[in-house]
Amino acid sequence: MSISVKHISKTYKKAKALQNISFEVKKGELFGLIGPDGAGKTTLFRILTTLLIPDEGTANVDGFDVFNDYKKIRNGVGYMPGKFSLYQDLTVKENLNFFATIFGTTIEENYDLIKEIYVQIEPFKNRRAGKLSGGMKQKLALCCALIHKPEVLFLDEPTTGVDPVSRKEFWEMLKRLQQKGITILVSTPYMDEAELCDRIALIQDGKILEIETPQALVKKFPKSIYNIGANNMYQLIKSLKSYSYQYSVFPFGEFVHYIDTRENFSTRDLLQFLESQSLSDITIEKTQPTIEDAFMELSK
Ligand SMILES: Nc1ncnc2c1ncn2[C@@H]1O[C@H](COP(=O)(O)OP(=O)(O)OP(=O)(O)O)[C@@H](O)[C@H]1O
Repeated sequence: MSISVKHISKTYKKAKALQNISFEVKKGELFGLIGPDGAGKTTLFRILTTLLIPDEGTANVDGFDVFNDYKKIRNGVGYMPGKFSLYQDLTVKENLNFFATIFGTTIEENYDLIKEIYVQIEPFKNRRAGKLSGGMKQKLALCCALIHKPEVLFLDEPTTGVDPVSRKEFWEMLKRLQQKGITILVSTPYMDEAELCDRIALIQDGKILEIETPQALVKKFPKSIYNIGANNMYQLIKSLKSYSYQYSVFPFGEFVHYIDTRENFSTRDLLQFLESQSLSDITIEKTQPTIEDAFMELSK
């Protein structure tokens, strides 16, 4: 195992940030922690990178204990925190040099690992980090986290606030790093990114709801979901929520994902009901569950 977490709990004054968390990440795996803001993801990253001590439980990274072997972990892992990982007043090159130096290495020594990413930011190597775009900052931060050739890479919400094209490129880079044998633990609030992981842990309010492959998670979704559209989204949601047989209703892009409580659900009854609510252009179609649906169901 590359990462092993056993019964970890952490409380800050009143907030129970993590409650009895256990999971394992295999060597070379791309493992996602998926959950909304405040779920406890950053707290878990801080514990695994030895910056925070848990109240209870134990954790191992690459065979080292987060408490007893903290120095070995600090030398051997790469960490890209959600915020403030770069020195805004230093240039691209200076930031990279800085991280290489504190790990006792040089850019040249490990250039192979970062080359593919670095060439994209090289044209801006004399620009201060604070003046880079979100996507460029993210690439530089990833280079800095990789400069000492870590065995395990921790990425805390690396794509938050980054445009969709850069997000896609970033995930392609992660896949390539994984092929080089690096174990990756990545957190994201974006459910579409969850599909790109080998396995995911859905986390909410400091608890793990489920650990699965993304494919198995949607496959074992136990209920039928309908995609419903109408001329007035607000009225549609309000009406569906007032419908006696509704089990769950939640907005999904320009549609609503709806689950009915009845075994013998007929779309005709629902259509009649919605028409009686002064809605028009109504469409009701059965749809495939997504990871977001699984998350909503598990957190109910
Ligand atoms: N230093 C702190 N002092 C008090 N409460 C904290 C502290 N850090 C986090 N919390 C609380 O612990 C809970 C988990 O926070 P954490 O930052 O780990 O979650 P997260 O999933 O990373 O979310 P975010 O993306 O918002 O950082 C939240 O309720 C948060 O308000």
